[in-house]
Order: sequence, then structure tokens, then C-alpha cells
Amino acid sequence: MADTKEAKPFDLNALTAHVDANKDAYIKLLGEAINIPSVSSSKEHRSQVIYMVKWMANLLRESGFSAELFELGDETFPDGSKTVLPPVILGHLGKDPKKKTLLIYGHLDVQPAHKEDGWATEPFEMVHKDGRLFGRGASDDKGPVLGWLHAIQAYQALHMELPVNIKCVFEGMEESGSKGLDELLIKQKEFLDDVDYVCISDNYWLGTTKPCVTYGLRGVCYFFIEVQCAAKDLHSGLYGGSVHEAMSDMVYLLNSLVSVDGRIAIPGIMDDVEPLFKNEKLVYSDIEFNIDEYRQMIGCKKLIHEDKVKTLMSRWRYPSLSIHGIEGAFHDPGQKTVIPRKVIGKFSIRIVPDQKPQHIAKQTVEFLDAQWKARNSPNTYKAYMVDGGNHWKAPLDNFNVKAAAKAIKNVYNVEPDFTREGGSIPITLLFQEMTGKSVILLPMGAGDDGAHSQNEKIDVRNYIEGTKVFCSYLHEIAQEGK
Ligand SMILES: C[C@H](N)C(=O)N[C@@H](Cc1c[nH]cn1)C(=O)O
Ligand SMILES: [Zn+2]
Ligand SMILES: [Zn+2]
Repeated sequence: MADTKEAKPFDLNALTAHVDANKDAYIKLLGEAINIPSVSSSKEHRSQVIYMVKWMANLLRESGFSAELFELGDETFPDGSKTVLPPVILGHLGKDPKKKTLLIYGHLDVQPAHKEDGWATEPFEMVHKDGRLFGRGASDDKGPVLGWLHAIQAYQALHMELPVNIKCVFEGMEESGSKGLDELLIKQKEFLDDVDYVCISDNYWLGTTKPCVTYGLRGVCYFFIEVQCAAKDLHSGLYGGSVHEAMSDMVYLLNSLVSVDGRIAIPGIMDDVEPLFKNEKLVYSDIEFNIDEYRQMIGCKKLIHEDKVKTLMSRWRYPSLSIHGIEGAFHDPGQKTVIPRKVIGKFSIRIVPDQKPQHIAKQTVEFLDAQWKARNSPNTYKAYMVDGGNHWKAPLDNFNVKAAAKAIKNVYNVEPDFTREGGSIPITLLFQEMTGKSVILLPMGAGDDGAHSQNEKIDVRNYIEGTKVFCSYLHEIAQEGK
């Protein structure tokens, strides 16, 4: 926003007071964002994702950003149908050559959600209850994206000069593998030329009380298995016993992938996992993490490992395989007696340094092909990787990490934990490789926010204090060499 008044000196107290005073407006805006069902995985919601991206671009422009929308072309689905991808926002605010340039990234799309999945309230209508803001995307990632905007607006409202030039990349396909984003950034590579630091707020604290700075992510390789047994669904009473059923084949294949204690059965899958470095376990033992609280929070009777270090290592530095669902299978309540004609099994493998998506794809498909051969079913079968996203790990000894830790200390008055994240943000490694600069994750939400789950929420405290952390970080990151 054009500012004719003389700039005031930096004052964190004034910024935090401004954030507190605007709490209600910030909550209202998050409510507007949550009410847009920007689910990237379904064709039906695509217009809503596009609407969400344009909504955000307008907010950025109102705050003085130049925010350009870049089209990514079409997405082709496995059945051959196509739909347009949502555009990506490449924005910038300030081009002062004397200032450093910070790149922030976030996503405006969300995971699917239906009240019938077990939500207490409508997922796309924000509910403010007991200091919590419920709704799909509250923590992942609409709250953090708006937090950045509000932090910048706080500087502007108080006529404090922004300490850094800001660039932003906000996309609408992160929850579906960030389709098209790599290609766009490679094509627009000059956009990243002058970036000095990258900061992403799209993950969560480990627990509910201690803030953290995150230096690693797992990657994700997502697979489909298709099995077809007939031209149409069949009455199981009339046809059962005469047909090789696709669903039985699918259960056999999916069951072959992983053992009860989480061991992935694919031969060679662990070969490229980075060996433990000397005393690595100490890195995890120092982190504040209560294994019983964790177990209770997720509502499990028993975890695979009872031990804190092993659990953290299994979430952060070892691969895992999860089975997500079977498209075409009957899942409604009640008793439908059908033999589905075609089913698509969906599973993913979270990958870690030094595993490579293409190699994982080859090992996995070869394994499934061998299982299929052993099954000796006459049905039609196909297994393939639909998306492969890289892991990311960064050094901790740099100014970006220091600035983030200082910002946390300034606001929360604690030293953060340094964590890795079991989830994935596919574009992170490319930012690091293309800029050659430090990338960090600075989470806003808490470990119990329920991202991707029922009743996702962000606590008002995290939303508001997290915005203050961003205010402070914008100042701290500008201090290098000063
Ligand atoms: C950690 C981040 N907020 C997130 O939820 N990422 C997703 C990304 C993804 C990639 N393919 C599908 N989803 C995740 O880790 O599942
Ligand atoms: Zn996210
Ligand atoms: Zn997510």
C-alpha cells in the first residue's frame, strides 16, 4: 500500500499489540477462507480451488503486492479425462536492492472432508469454540498463509518499514502432489534469482506446547493398483462362486505390502536409506515429546514402538507405507451385496534421504507384478505411481534458523525444538536447489490440530501468536550482517 507518512522504527511490542487488537478480524477472514471448499483432489471442486487462489491474489493486491497468476495447463486423470489446473500466485512486495528478499510459500488447497466422515460440525463452515477454530484448512494451510498476510499488514498499518522484500508462491495443488509447480518455477526461474531466504509455514509443532523450527520432510510416492473383473457390478448371490473377484485380488495385493509391525515387504526398499550417523539418536532423545500423550491424542491402544526415539525415527527418518482406500469398493453403511466390477487400491510410501521416487516406483511395481503373478488371477491388473515427491533435509547452522528461533523466543519466550516432519511438501527441495539458499519450516499450528483428519482446527492462540512470530521473524531475518 502506498505510504506517504514517515516510517516509524521497528517496535515488536507495537506490532504484537496491533495483532492482538485485530484478532477478531483475522478470525473472520480465516472463516471466509475455510468456507471455500478448495479441495484439490476432486474435479468437482476445481472451480472452488481457482476461486480460492483468486480470492488470495486479491487480498495480496489490496496490501500492495504485485500478484500474478500463472496458468499450469490441464491435469489428466488416470481415466484419461482432463480438467484445468488452478493457477499459481507468484507475488512480490518491495524491490529495495538494499534489503534481503524473503520467499514465503503456502498452499490454498485442502484435503477432502465430509461431515459424515465423523466431523462434529460442517468442515467448510468455520466454528469458533473454546479458543479453537474448526474447519478444513484451518491449520493446513489457510491459517498460516493468512498469518503471513496479517504480519505484513501489521507493519503497514503501523507505518513501519518492511525489513525485507517479500516474494510469495501460493499454489492450489499441494495436497495433490503440487502438479505443474516444478515446471512453472523452472520456466520462471528468474523469479527466484534474488531470493535470500525461504520460509514455509505448512507443518505443525510436535506437541501442543512447544514451538519448533523444522529442518526435514519426508517425500511421498503415491500408487494406484487397478483390478477389473467384469464389465459391470454383479449380484453376489447370482454370480458369487463363478467369478474371480477383483476385490479379493485387491485385498490380497494390498495385504502383501506391509507387515503388522509396519515393515515394508518390498525387497530392497531400505537399501538407499541414509545410515544413522554417530550419536544420531541423541538428536531425538533431547526433543520434548511424550509418547503416552501422543498415543492418547491419536486414540491408539498400542503404538508400533513404545519408545520415544524409535517413534520419532519411524516418523521422520525411515520410510513408511500407508494404505488409504479402495475406489469402487462399497463403503456406505448397510449391507450391499455386490461384487464390484473394478477397484482401484490407493497407497503411498513416505520416502527419506537418500531414496529416490523413480527407484521406489520401480521396486514397488516390480514387487506388485510378482505378487500378481503368484496370485494367478485372470483379471485385468495395473500398478503404477501417480506422483513422486522428494524428501528434504537442511543444515541447521545458518542465519535463517537462528532468525526463526529468535522470533519464537521473542514471542513465546522459549527456545524451540528442532524437528523433522513426517509429512511432505513436494516443492521444498526445488526451492533449496534453485535458490541455493537456506529453506526452513516455521510451523504455526499444534501437533493436535488434526490436519487431514476429522475436526481439523487451529487454536486461536497459535493463530495469533504465530502471526506475531512472523512479524518478529521478518525483522530478525533482516539482521544478518548488521
Ligand atoms: C505437511 C503438509 N501440510 C501436507 O499435508 N502435505 C501433504 C502433501 C501431499 C503430497 N501428495 C499428497 N499430499 C502430505 O504430506 O500428505
Ligand atoms: Zn499443508
Ligand atoms: Zn496437508
